[in-house]
Amino acid sequence: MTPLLAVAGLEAFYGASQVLKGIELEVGRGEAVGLVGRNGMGKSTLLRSLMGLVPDRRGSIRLDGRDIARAPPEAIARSGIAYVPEGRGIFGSLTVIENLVMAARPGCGGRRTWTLERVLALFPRLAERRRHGGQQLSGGEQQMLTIGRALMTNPELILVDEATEGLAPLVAQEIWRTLDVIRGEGAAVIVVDKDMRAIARLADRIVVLAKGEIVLAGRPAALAATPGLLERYVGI
Ligand SMILES: Nc1ncnc2c1ncn2[C@@H]1O[C@H](COP(=O)(O)OP(=O)(O)OP(=O)(O)O)[C@@H](O)[C@H]1O
Repeated sequence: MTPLLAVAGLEAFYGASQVLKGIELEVGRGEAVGLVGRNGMGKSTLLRSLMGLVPDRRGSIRLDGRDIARAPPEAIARSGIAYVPEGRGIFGSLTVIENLVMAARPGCGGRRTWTLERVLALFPRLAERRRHGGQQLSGGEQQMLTIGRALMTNPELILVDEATEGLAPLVAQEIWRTLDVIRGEGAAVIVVDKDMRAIARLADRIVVLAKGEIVLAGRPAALAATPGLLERYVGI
Protein backbone atom coordinates (compact mmCIF):
# COMPACT_ATOMS: atom_id res chain seq x y z
CA MET A 1 0.00 0.00 0.00
CA THR A 2 1.27 3.51 -0.79
CA PRO A 3 2.42 5.20 2.42
CA LEU A 4 0.77 8.50 3.24
CA LEU A 5 4.12 10.29 3.22
CA ALA A 6 7.23 9.06 1.42
CA VAL A 7 10.38 11.14 1.63
CA ALA A 8 13.50 10.08 -0.27
CA GLY A 9 16.91 11.71 -0.55
CA LEU A 10 15.68 14.95 1.01
CA GLU A 11 18.32 17.63 1.39
CA ALA A 12 17.84 21.18 2.65
CA PHE A 13 20.17 24.15 2.62
CA TYR A 14 20.35 27.56 4.24
CA GLY A 15 22.76 29.36 1.94
CA ALA A 16 25.94 27.33 1.75
CA SER A 17 25.08 25.29 4.82
CA GLN A 18 23.49 21.88 4.26
CA VAL A 19 21.12 21.13 7.11
CA LEU A 20 19.37 17.94 5.89
CA LYS A 21 21.34 15.15 4.25
CA GLY A 22 19.54 12.39 2.42
CA ILE A 23 16.47 11.96 4.63
CA GLU A 24 14.48 8.76 3.95
CA LEU A 25 11.19 8.59 5.81
CA GLU A 26 7.83 6.94 5.35
CA VAL A 27 4.75 7.65 7.43
CA GLY A 28 1.62 5.53 7.23
CA ARG A 29 -1.99 6.71 7.50
CA GLY A 30 -2.87 7.47 11.09
CA GLU A 31 0.66 6.77 12.26
CA ALA A 32 2.23 8.89 15.01
CA VAL A 33 5.94 9.55 14.60
CA GLY A 34 8.06 11.26 17.24
CA LEU A 35 10.95 13.23 15.78
CA VAL A 36 13.70 13.80 18.32
CA GLY A 37 17.32 14.88 18.54
CA ARG A 38 19.54 17.44 20.19
CA ASN A 39 19.21 21.16 19.47
CA GLY A 40 20.15 22.28 15.98
CA MET A 41 20.06 18.81 14.41
CA GLY A 42 17.47 19.73 11.79
CA LYS A 43 14.10 18.73 13.26
CA SER A 44 12.38 22.04 12.54
CA THR A 45 14.05 22.21 9.15
CA LEU A 46 12.64 18.79 8.27
CA LEU A 47 9.10 19.84 9.19
CA ARG A 48 9.53 23.16 7.36
CA SER A 49 10.88 21.35 4.30
CA LEU A 50 7.88 19.01 4.22
CA MET A 51 5.69 22.10 4.31
CA GLY A 52 7.61 23.74 1.44
CA LEU A 53 8.93 26.51 3.69
CA VAL A 54 12.64 25.93 3.04
CA PRO A 55 13.22 27.28 -0.47
CA ASP A 56 16.46 25.41 -1.13
CA ARG A 57 15.44 21.77 -0.85
CA ARG A 58 16.10 18.75 -3.05
CA GLY A 59 14.85 15.19 -3.18
CA SER A 60 11.48 13.54 -3.37
CA ILE A 61 8.45 14.13 -1.15
CA ARG A 62 5.25 12.25 -1.96
CA LEU A 63 1.95 12.64 -0.21
CA ASP A 64 -0.39 9.78 -1.01
CA GLY A 65 1.72 9.11 -4.10
CA ARG A 66 1.57 12.71 -5.38
CA ASP A 67 4.85 14.56 -5.80
CA ILE A 68 4.83 17.70 -3.62
CA ALA A 69 8.60 18.23 -3.46
CA ARG A 70 8.51 21.44 -5.44
CA ALA A 71 5.03 22.66 -4.54
CA PRO A 72 4.60 25.99 -2.72
CA PRO A 73 3.45 25.93 0.94
CA GLU A 74 -0.16 26.89 0.16
CA ALA A 75 -0.49 24.00 -2.32
CA ILE A 76 1.05 21.59 0.19
CA ALA A 77 -1.42 22.79 2.82
CA ARG A 78 -4.29 22.24 0.40
CA SER A 79 -3.06 18.77 -0.41
CA GLY A 80 -3.50 17.71 3.22
CA ILE A 81 -0.56 18.66 5.45
CA ALA A 82 -1.12 21.04 8.37
CA TYR A 83 1.70 22.67 10.27
CA VAL A 84 1.82 23.82 13.89
CA PRO A 85 4.99 25.90 14.05
CA GLU A 86 7.19 26.40 17.05
CA GLY A 87 6.22 29.63 18.77
CA ARG A 88 2.67 29.47 17.41
CA GLY A 89 0.98 31.59 14.80
CA ILE A 90 -2.49 32.73 15.67
CA PHE A 91 -4.13 36.07 14.93
CA GLY A 92 -4.00 38.00 18.21
CA SER A 93 -6.64 40.54 17.19
CA LEU A 94 -9.20 37.88 16.24
CA THR A 95 -11.30 35.83 18.66
CA VAL A 96 -10.85 32.12 19.21
CA ILE A 97 -13.88 31.39 17.02
CA GLU A 98 -12.67 33.73 14.27
CA ASN A 99 -9.23 32.12 14.26
CA LEU A 100 -10.83 28.69 13.87
CA VAL A 101 -13.45 29.61 11.29
CA MET A 102 -10.91 31.38 9.08
CA ALA A 103 -8.99 28.14 8.66
CA ALA A 104 -12.01 25.90 7.99
CA ARG A 105 -12.10 23.79 4.89
CA PRO A 106 -12.92 20.20 3.98
CA GLY A 107 -10.08 17.74 3.66
CA CYS A 108 -9.27 15.36 0.80
CA GLY A 109 -12.37 13.92 -0.82
CA GLY A 110 -14.52 16.46 1.04
CA ARG A 111 -13.82 14.89 4.45
CA ARG A 112 -15.14 16.98 7.35
CA THR A 113 -13.98 15.10 10.43
CA TRP A 114 -13.13 18.33 12.22
CA THR A 115 -15.87 20.94 12.45
CA LEU A 116 -15.92 23.99 14.74
CA GLU A 117 -18.08 22.07 17.22
CA ARG A 118 -15.73 19.09 17.30
CA VAL A 119 -12.63 21.23 17.72
CA LEU A 120 -14.28 23.10 20.61
CA ALA A 121 -15.30 19.78 22.15
CA LEU A 122 -11.70 18.58 21.89
CA PHE A 123 -10.44 21.71 23.65
CA PRO A 124 -12.91 22.64 26.42
CA ARG A 125 -10.68 25.55 27.46
CA LEU A 126 -11.02 27.09 24.03
CA ALA A 127 -14.78 26.60 24.18
CA GLU A 128 -14.85 28.57 27.46
CA ARG A 129 -12.80 31.33 25.89
CA ARG A 130 -14.45 31.32 22.51
CA ARG A 131 -15.07 35.08 22.45
CA HIS A 132 -11.64 36.02 23.80
CA GLY A 133 -9.06 37.61 21.54
CA GLY A 134 -6.04 35.53 20.62
CA GLN A 135 -3.73 37.89 22.52
CA GLN A 136 -5.71 37.34 25.74
CA LEU A 137 -4.97 33.62 25.76
CA SER A 138 -2.30 31.90 27.86
CA GLY A 139 0.58 30.15 26.09
CA GLY A 140 -1.13 26.79 26.48
CA GLU A 141 -4.42 28.09 25.12
CA GLN A 142 -2.59 29.63 22.17
CA GLN A 143 -1.01 26.28 21.44
CA MET A 144 -4.44 24.61 21.62
CA LEU A 145 -5.78 27.24 19.21
CA THR A 146 -2.90 26.67 16.80
CA ILE A 147 -3.57 22.93 16.83
CA GLY A 148 -7.31 23.60 16.54
CA ARG A 149 -6.72 25.79 13.50
CA ALA A 150 -4.63 23.08 11.89
CA LEU A 151 -7.45 20.57 12.49
CA MET A 152 -10.01 22.87 10.86
CA THR A 153 -8.23 22.15 7.55
CA ASN A 154 -9.03 18.43 8.01
CA PRO A 155 -5.46 17.33 7.31
CA GLU A 156 -4.20 13.86 6.48
CA LEU A 157 -0.95 14.69 8.27
CA ILE A 158 -0.28 17.21 11.02
CA LEU A 159 3.24 18.42 11.81
CA VAL A 160 3.68 19.74 15.35
CA ASP A 161 6.94 21.46 16.24
CA GLU A 162 7.87 21.72 19.94
CA ALA A 163 4.38 20.62 20.96
CA THR A 164 4.68 21.45 24.66
CA GLU A 165 7.70 23.75 24.89
CA GLY A 166 7.33 26.14 27.82
CA LEU A 167 3.94 24.82 28.93
CA ALA A 168 2.98 23.88 32.50
CA PRO A 169 2.84 20.10 33.07
CA LEU A 170 -0.96 19.89 33.24
CA VAL A 171 -1.38 21.91 30.06
CA ALA A 172 1.27 19.81 28.34
CA GLN A 173 -0.63 16.69 29.40
CA GLU A 174 -3.74 18.13 27.78
CA ILE A 175 -1.84 18.71 24.51
CA TRP A 176 -0.61 15.09 24.52
CA ARG A 177 -4.15 13.87 25.14
CA THR A 178 -5.47 15.83 22.18
CA LEU A 179 -2.70 14.60 19.87
CA ASP A 180 -3.72 11.07 20.78
CA VAL A 181 -7.37 11.83 19.95
CA ILE A 182 -6.35 13.45 16.66
CA ARG A 183 -4.40 10.37 15.69
CA GLY A 184 -7.32 8.20 16.79
CA GLU A 185 -9.49 10.08 14.30
CA GLY A 186 -7.20 8.93 11.50
CA ALA A 187 -4.73 11.78 10.92
CA ALA A 188 -1.04 10.94 10.91
CA VAL A 189 1.10 13.03 13.24
CA ILE A 190 4.78 13.97 13.22
CA VAL A 191 5.62 15.58 16.53
CA VAL A 192 8.81 17.22 17.75
CA ASP A 193 9.24 17.58 21.50
CA LYS A 194 11.83 17.21 24.22
CA ASP A 195 9.61 15.12 26.49
CA MET A 196 10.77 11.64 25.53
CA ARG A 197 8.40 9.88 27.91
CA ALA A 198 5.36 11.59 26.42
CA ILE A 199 6.63 10.99 22.88
CA ALA A 200 7.18 7.32 23.67
CA ARG A 201 3.60 7.02 24.95
CA LEU A 202 2.08 8.65 21.87
CA ALA A 203 4.30 7.53 19.03
CA ASP A 204 4.19 4.32 17.04
CA ARG A 205 7.72 5.06 15.95
CA ILE A 206 10.55 7.35 17.05
CA VAL A 207 12.94 8.83 14.53
CA VAL A 208 16.21 10.35 15.74
CA LEU A 209 17.95 13.11 13.80
CA ALA A 210 21.62 13.96 14.26
CA LYS A 211 23.41 16.51 12.10
CA GLY A 212 20.72 16.39 9.45
CA GLU A 213 20.60 12.61 9.12
CA ILE A 214 18.28 9.95 10.50
CA VAL A 215 20.59 7.94 12.73
CA LEU A 216 18.03 5.76 14.47
CA ALA A 217 14.39 4.77 14.05
CA GLY A 218 12.20 2.23 15.73
CA ARG A 219 9.38 1.46 18.11
CA PRO A 220 9.70 3.38 21.39
CA ALA A 221 10.02 0.19 23.45
CA ALA A 222 12.76 -1.15 21.18
CA LEU A 223 14.82 2.05 21.46
CA ALA A 224 14.31 2.27 25.22
CA ALA A 225 15.45 -1.34 25.61
CA THR A 226 18.98 -0.55 24.45
CA PRO A 227 20.73 1.20 27.37
CA GLY A 228 22.49 4.43 26.47
CA LEU A 229 21.13 4.57 22.92
CA LEU A 230 18.77 7.49 23.31
CA GLU A 231 21.10 9.25 25.71
CA ARG A 232 23.75 9.30 23.05
CA TYR A 233 21.56 10.99 20.45
CA VAL A 234 18.98 12.86 22.46
CA GLY A 235 20.79 13.67 25.66
CA ILE A 236 18.36 12.17 28.18
N1 LIG B 1 16.64 30.33 8.74
C1 LIG B 1 17.85 29.78 8.95
N2 LIG B 1 18.95 30.28 8.35
C2 LIG B 1 20.17 29.74 8.54
N3 LIG B 1 20.40 28.67 9.35
C3 LIG B 1 19.35 28.14 9.98
C4 LIG B 1 18.02 28.67 9.82
N4 LIG B 1 17.18 27.92 10.59
C5 LIG B 1 17.94 26.98 11.19
N5 LIG B 1 19.22 27.11 10.83
C6 LIG B 1 20.35 26.22 11.25
O1 LIG B 1 20.06 24.93 10.78
C7 LIG B 1 20.42 23.95 11.75
C8 LIG B 1 19.22 23.10 12.10
O2 LIG B 1 18.25 23.91 12.75
P1 LIG B 1 16.81 23.38 13.18
O3 LIG B 1 16.07 24.54 13.78
O4 LIG B 1 16.21 22.67 12.04
O5 LIG B 1 17.19 22.32 14.29
P2 LIG B 1 16.31 21.67 15.42
O6 LIG B 1 16.76 20.26 15.50
O7 LIG B 1 14.88 21.95 15.16
O8 LIG B 1 16.80 22.41 16.72
P3 LIG B 1 16.00 23.16 17.89
O9 LIG B 1 15.54 22.08 18.78
O10 LIG B 1 17.08 24.00 18.48
O11 LIG B 1 14.93 23.96 17.21
C9 LIG B 1 21.00 24.71 12.93
O12 LIG B 1 22.39 24.73 12.79
C10 LIG B 1 20.45 26.12 12.77
O13 LIG B 1 21.32 27.06 13.30
